[in-house]
Amino acid sequence: MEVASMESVGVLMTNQMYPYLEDQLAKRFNLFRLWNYPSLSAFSKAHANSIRAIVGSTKMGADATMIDSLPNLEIVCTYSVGLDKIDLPKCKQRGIPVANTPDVLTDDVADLAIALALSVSRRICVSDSFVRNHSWQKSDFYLTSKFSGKTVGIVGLGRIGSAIAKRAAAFGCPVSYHSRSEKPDTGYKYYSNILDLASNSQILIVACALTQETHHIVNRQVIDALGPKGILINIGRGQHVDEAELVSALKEGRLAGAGLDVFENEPHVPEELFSLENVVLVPHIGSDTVETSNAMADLVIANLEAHFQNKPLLTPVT
Ligand SMILES: O=CC(=O)O
Repeated sequence: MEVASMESVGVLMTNQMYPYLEDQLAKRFNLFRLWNYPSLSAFSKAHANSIRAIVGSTKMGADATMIDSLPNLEIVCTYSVGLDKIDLPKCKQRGIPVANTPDVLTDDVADLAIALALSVSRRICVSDSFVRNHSWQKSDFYLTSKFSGKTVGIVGLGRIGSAIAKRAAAFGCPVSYHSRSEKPDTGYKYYSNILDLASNSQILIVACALTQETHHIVNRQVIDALGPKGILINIGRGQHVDEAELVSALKEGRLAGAGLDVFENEPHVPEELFSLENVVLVPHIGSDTVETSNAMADLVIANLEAHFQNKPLLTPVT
């Protein structure tokens, strides 16, 4: 199929994402915006037969109801590396290929993990406020905690976990990890049990995929194993951490600090965290640089074009 003839291909975007991606999709395909309709069923009533592709994101992917309501669906692409908002078994059952945006975002997410570890340890955000609110004119800022050389434990040594490990090692941090199975030749210590990893880490960084097995993988026991001098960094998904337990541990001083890019019920963040100086909160911005967002958008388009030209997908989910 020539590129020009794709203009009639119906593509459904699930929610507002990056305007550049929306513009590019609208130029190439017959783009439908789900957010312009009162509900999925209202949309399906009018256009279900037209849709051959879904473009989802971390906010809304493709669940079983959506997939079932689109009889001519051929492919699901997500503007994310995470697949947790897509019903993968349902896609498999219907023979629908799925593509995501790995690799292009790895550096940004790993950079943010280190930035959060540094920001929590060195109180960058609090000390910035200290300057802005003229407190420096009254006293010096309090002493903080060194990051370089701290033991770093990484949960999930995939693409992003490995990039975090490389960065942490450059800061002189001994790195260990936990994952389902040991990876060959990493040079990092492997723990088959997350509790042992947490007990032996000063900073624990969550970087695994969200699945049924990893939901609340950081629970009260893991938080207590990390202990009152430990720092938790989460650049994975909010649901990896039992957030209520995290909040009480931070309030009770059973954990030294946390740097969080993700939350259980985004965009809602427990307000109890707002007054804590040992916590840094950012709004799920792991891959949100202009460079990476452009690369992710281009990859979504390239996957869609490959599919409709009967070529292999660039980044298929297997
Ligand atoms: O959270 C971001 C992603 O999955 O790409």
